[in-house]
Amino acid sequence: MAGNGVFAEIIDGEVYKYYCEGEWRKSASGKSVAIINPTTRKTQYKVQACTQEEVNKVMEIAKAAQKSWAKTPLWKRAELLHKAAAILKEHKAPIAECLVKEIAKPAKDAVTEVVRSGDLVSYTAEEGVRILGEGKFLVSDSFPGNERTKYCLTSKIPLGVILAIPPFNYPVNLAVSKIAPALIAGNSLVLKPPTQGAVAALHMVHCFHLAGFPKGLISCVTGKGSEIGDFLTMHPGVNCISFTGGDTGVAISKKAGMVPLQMELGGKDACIVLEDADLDLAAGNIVKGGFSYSGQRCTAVKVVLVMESVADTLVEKVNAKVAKLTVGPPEDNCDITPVVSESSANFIEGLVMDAKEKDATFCQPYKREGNLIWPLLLDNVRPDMRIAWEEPFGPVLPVIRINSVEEGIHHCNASNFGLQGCVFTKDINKAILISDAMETGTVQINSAPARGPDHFPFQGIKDSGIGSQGITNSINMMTKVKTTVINLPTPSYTMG
Ligand SMILES: NC(=O)C1=CN([C@@H]2O[C@H](COP(=O)(O)OP(=O)(O)OC[C@H]3O[C@@H](n4cnc5c(N)ncnc54)[C@H](OP(=O)(O)O)[C@@H]3O)[C@@H](O)[C@H]2O)C=CC1
Ligand SMILES: O=C(O)[C@H](O)COP(=O)(O)O
Repeated sequence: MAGNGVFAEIIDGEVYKYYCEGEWRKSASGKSVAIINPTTRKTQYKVQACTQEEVNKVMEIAKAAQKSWAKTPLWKRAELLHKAAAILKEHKAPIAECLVKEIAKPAKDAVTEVVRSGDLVSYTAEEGVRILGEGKFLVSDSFPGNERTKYCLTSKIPLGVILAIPPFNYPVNLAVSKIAPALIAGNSLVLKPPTQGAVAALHMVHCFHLAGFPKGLISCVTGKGSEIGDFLTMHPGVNCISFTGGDTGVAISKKAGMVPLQMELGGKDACIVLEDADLDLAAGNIVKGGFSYSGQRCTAVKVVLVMESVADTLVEKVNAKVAKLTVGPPEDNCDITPVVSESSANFIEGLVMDAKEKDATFCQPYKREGNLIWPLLLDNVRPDMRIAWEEPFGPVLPVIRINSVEEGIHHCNASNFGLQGCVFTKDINKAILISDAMETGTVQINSAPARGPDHFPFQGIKDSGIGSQGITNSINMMTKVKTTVINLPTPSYTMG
């Protein structure tokens, strides 16, 4: 159970502690932040409201710990990560329980998130050993005017202290996707978990603690992003920020200093369905892509752009599948569970009411109880409706009928976002042309958008992000190239 057994030391009374210098501590603030269960709408857990002094301390310790970690052999770093991955998977049940209570993730998906996270950590350890274990060797005479008097050796060195800020919807997986690459590359790591999801993240951090990582190498400070976020992201001790979340990321990128940024932000992933598409396949993917975890995925299908000639059939098939979705508490493994907060539910409702005023076709009646919103397909959505452009992050999916492929691409590219997109057609040539024309980081052909598998490159363009994620890209992003040049007194040619 959460907060019990090996996890007993991470909680004091009813407030979870924060993690600093290899210890679980209470904040000197004496204050806590409540985590509201989205289903009961009552306080489920409490975490420490860390102070600026505590952030300063964590940064100071992270800097010192990184220096000796960088001298730890790569194979040993990998060994510890494998150990952490195994411990994480061993304790999947209590961590999944937190995900159910804090973010209303359906029980089976919560377990999947933890197992997937363990696999990500192991894969990162293996990939790190491979890509960090080799560098480049250059000779000077390949550049005009030079003799072979210089040998250049390149290797990848750590950046220092990495600040990781994940979002509520994958508080474990999107935390380890930052922690594991940072550590294998020889960096130290400061984690600021999302408030909803913080307790799952603290349990995950304890798994790294149990694995025996050096003191201070990993820290976890809790508190509201709106209160300690700016202090963290503008802290002079930070050498790199890896952030996943919404518009906050845009604000951070304007305030952060001269440090590398990895930003994975919002999306409005479009699903283009052509006349020749397998409509059953498309409908299945639209429902899975649009409604899994109640639409609270950055890679959820967030707008369907379907050719008018097949729109009636597609909408009918999608509706038949929507009717089968179960709605209720995450403990019962329902498909649709309460959205993360009341303010999120209110925001989604605002988009729905706007669409209603502007005469969208409601394929189901709009229904809400507390934070629970029943799945809703909105047909005949037009560009003057907010839902055509904004990201609901909830179980509401707009359908826009189009008369040409160009119209679909135009809509997709007019968005401020550019995360992923997908196209359904049996014509691979058309699919490639559409993929090339869509201004998004990834295009899926005949499948819904997805970040996973976690070693695939994952990136957004425009307001959807900076840089690229995915295991290999994250390791590279959290390193710098260092070169050493050997200067010879006379040119030296092999076999010369
Ligand atoms: N492209 C991608 O890979 C993904 C993108 N997302 C996007 O994330 C959004 C939903 O997640 P959500 O958690 O609500 O996103 P937010 O941007 O609200 O929060 C993300 C993280 O930032 C923290 N934070 C809040 N304010 C600040 C601040 N001023 N400085 C630093 N950190 C701060 C939050 O902490 P706290 O919780 O305490 O406020 C949380 O840990 C959606 O827009 C979604 O599309 C989600 C997943 C993946
Ligand atoms: O935050 C998200 O929405 C995740 O990145 C989605 O991951 P998935 O597409 O692999 O489920």
